[in-house]
Amino acid sequence: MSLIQLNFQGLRNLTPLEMRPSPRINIISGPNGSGKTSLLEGIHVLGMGRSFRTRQLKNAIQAELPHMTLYGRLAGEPEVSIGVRRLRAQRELELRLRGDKDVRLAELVEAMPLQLINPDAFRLLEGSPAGRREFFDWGVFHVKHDFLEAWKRTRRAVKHRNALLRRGRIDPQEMAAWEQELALWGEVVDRLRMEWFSEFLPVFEETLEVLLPLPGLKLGYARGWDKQRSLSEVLRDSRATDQQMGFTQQGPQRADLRIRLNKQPAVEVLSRGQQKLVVSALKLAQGRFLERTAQRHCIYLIDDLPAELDAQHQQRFCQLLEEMQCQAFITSVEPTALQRTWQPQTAVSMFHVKHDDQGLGQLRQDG
Ligand SMILES: Nc1ncnc2c1ncn2[C@@H]1O[C@H](COP(=O)(O)OP(=O)(O)OP(=O)(O)O)[C@@H](O)[C@H]1O
Repeated sequence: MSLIQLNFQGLRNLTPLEMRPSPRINIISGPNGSGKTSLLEGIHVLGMGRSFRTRQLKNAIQAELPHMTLYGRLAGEPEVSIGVRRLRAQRELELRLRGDKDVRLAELVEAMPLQLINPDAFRLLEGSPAGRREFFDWGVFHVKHDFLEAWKRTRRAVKHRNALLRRGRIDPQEMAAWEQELALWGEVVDRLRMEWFSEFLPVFEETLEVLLPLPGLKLGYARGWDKQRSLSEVLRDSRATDQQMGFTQQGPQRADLRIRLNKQPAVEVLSRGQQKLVVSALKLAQGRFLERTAQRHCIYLIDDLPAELDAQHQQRFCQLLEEMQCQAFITSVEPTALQRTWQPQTAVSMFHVKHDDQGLGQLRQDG
């Protein structure tokens, strides 16, 4: 899985660009504010239908322009084309996959598995469980084909149950129906997550061992409700307190990943650089796991790799990327450190973004 062509128009400060990336390593350098992260953002929008920088994709449309249009072509037999267009005057994204306009976001995500590692990566450890759920659900979604349906039904049942809890008087029959739906699909979601987790864990441990050996680090999956009890019992018994709180306090919508170092929350004992390496190990392990179980390669977007990593850890990180034989887009203000890291057989393409005379960012391939 690799991008062989990218065409972006109207994205942030970038002038219209066409890029022919290497199927392996692409290094994008340039001064601050030139548009390196914007380029990664464009690829992220193509593969995920959303930005990692803003909830309002409108903000990514170049000032004064009416829309942004992103296009990518993935290698394969047959090749896969992906198009995303966002008009300033319209909320919805226009999506195209293999020329087809009738596309759901999940199809886009499935077509182009992406992982992002950026200077905010440590937030996966520090931030709310929602980010960690998104992280592991990405993995489950890509390898367990019945997950999406079960997840959607669960989410719908939680929404309806919460709406009923907030009503003054609850219709017991209606509540029982949504609880039954939630218990049924929530257990499926949990089973698939647990299966995924038990297979993913050794891949993560193997990856962490290479990147940053931390024998005391333990990764655990918390399902979101009492382990000993069925979800239907838990929902029934917590109805009164849920009603007081106005939401469903237990269930798969509260699942989390527990990351501990010698029994303490890892985020409270690890340095920033170590946190970035643990998160990198989690994200690289997702790609390795996907490759082993589904024979699919993940594309990596790595923003500002040198930030917070010393030379030795940068080197280990790059070696892992090479072994995985995946495509990566790596940005750095200063490209020289990354230039020396690669094996001669790895196809490395160097790009440079610089300000043109109107202050816009122009992408050029070096050499
Ligand atoms: N909608 C927009 N229209 C035009 N320019 C924009 C828009 N949004 C952001 N910019 C500008 O785009 C530039 C590119 O920012 P970007 O974060 O991509 O740069 P960068 O090369 O990654 O910088 P750094 O090395 O500092 O991280 C910034 O100067 C920013 O002010």
